[in-house]
Amino acid sequence: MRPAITVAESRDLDKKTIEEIGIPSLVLMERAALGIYHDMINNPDLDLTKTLVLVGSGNNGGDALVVARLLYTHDYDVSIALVGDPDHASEDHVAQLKVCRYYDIPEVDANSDFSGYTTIVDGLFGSGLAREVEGEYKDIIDKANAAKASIHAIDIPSGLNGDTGKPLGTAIKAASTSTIAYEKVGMTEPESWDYTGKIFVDDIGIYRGNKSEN
Ligand SMILES: NC(=O)C1=CN([C@@H]2O[C@H](COP(=O)(O)OP(=O)(O)OC[C@H]3O[C@@H](n4cnc5c(N)ncnc54)[C@H](O)[C@@H]3O)[C@@H](O)[C@H]2O)[C@@H](O)CC1
Ligand SMILES: [K+]
Repeated sequence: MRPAITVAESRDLDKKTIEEIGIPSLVLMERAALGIYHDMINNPDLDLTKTLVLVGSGNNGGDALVVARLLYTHDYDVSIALVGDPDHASEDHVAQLKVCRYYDIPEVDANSDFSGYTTIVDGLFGSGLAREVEGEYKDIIDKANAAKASIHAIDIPSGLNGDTGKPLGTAIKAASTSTIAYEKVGMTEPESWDYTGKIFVDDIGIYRGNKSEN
């Protein structure tokens, strides 16, 4: 059986790795994004001619900003769309946005037309999804799903409950998902595969026990 963890376990393991073991959160974020970037560029099913990166205000959005920066510094055509209240952005998100702005990575309005993109990266919500998706977020998720672009999700398709594998209101329908450290238990439910698409698991230095046990 594939090893999988609950959303709460995922948050606890992140916290333990950062606060107790001492790997800085920005190091974990960089490793996560490097894994996701490599999953994307080596995936023949993704056309990276023109990529839009959807960025939420938490650390899932922080991962997305690093993916955007890696694509940009490797000469891919990439734009960022920030979603949500910048005043509530996480510390690591703020740090990564500053780096993206140093490079002048193009930013577009999330309410703009998504029809010109070949790939959309979903960095709206990860393990921090706390309630039903509504309003602006719902509209953006539905618009991304309706676009012709293939979607690559970061950690878990936004809107999908990682424990049940069911959408909370609405959820991204990804062609592929790079999940961080371990699959989330909901992603082992066959009904979630309509949302996750092909799953990649990226090791970023977070282990739930002795590494040799996993
Ligand atoms: N430093 C870390 O702890 C690491 C975190 N990682 C990434 O960080 C993610 C978790 O980040 P966060 O805990 O910041 O959470 P998220 O980025 O998943 O989302 C948090 C934000 O979304 C808001 N939110 C939740 N549900 C909502 C809803 N239905 N409608 C509107 N807003 C809603 C929350 O209030 C919060 O502002 C992981 O999925 C992973 O992608 C990775 O970078 C690995 C290391
Ligand atoms: K996501």
